[in-house]
Amino acid sequence: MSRGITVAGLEHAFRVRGGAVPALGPIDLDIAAGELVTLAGPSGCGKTTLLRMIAGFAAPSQGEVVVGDAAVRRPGPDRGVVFQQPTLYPWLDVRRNVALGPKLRGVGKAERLAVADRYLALVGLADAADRRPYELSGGMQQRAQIARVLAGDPEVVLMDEPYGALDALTRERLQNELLTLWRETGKTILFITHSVDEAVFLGSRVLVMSPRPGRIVLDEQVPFSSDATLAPDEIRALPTFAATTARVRAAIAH
Ligand SMILES: Nc1ncnc2c1ncn2[C@@H]1O[C@H](COP(=O)(O)OP(=O)(O)OP(=O)(O)O)[C@@H](O)[C@H]1O
Repeated sequence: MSRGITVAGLEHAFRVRGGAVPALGPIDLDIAAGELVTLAGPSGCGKTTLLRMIAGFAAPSQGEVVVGDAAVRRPGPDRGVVFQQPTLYPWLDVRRNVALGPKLRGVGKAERLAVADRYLALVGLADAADRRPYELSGGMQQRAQIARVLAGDPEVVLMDEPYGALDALTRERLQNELLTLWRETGKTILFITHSVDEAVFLGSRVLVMSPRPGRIVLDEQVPFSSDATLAPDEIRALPTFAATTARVRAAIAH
């Protein structure tokens, strides 16, 4: 199941010595179930702060976040979070790392290992299931983390610059895979990135935030995103891809 996200009148100020620094908002945002929304913007504009409020890691100063029909008060299994640095347990093999979420929910052993194998196959790691995380490359660890999050069957997947630490080729390969994964699972995804090309390639909709306080200054549907017949290289070569990235770059520079 996939659910949408509603952000209403969201504001956040960090308390510092001598007062409060407004970091975010107000932000009003509706993300429909099944959208893959990418969020770009200069460093420090509040992208991570917004994601943390949706994840329930921090409470807003004003406004609220609703996922599905429930107001967010704390982290929950309906929201899976993928971080820049993979969070895998080194003492568990990859299959058991992925099966951990279902295990904590009380799913029986045979079923949870089957779920883990299904998601490992989906991210191209079927052959690495018996390895420990430290025996994997950075890209493989990130794939394993994505499989782990998906195995929890979250309604919403929140990804905070997940490919930022990867080399360019691996990054492109994982972008291609994520697009396929999104088309296959229909999950609602919010994906933060510093890369304009990544934002436009992946997003069915691209948001740009401006800093101090963080606000959404561009919100644009990506016209070619719905065309599943386009291969990744064809998408990157489209004139509309270049035109969209130019608009996103201009909004970030503004
Ligand atoms: N704990 C904190 N206390 C005070 N200010 C903070 C705190 N955390 C973040 N900030 C400030 O809030 C603003 C938004 O930070 P945030 O990490 O959300 O930005 P970001 O867009 O995700 O940045 P980056 O792209 O560099 O990761 C920044 O100006 C930052 O300095």
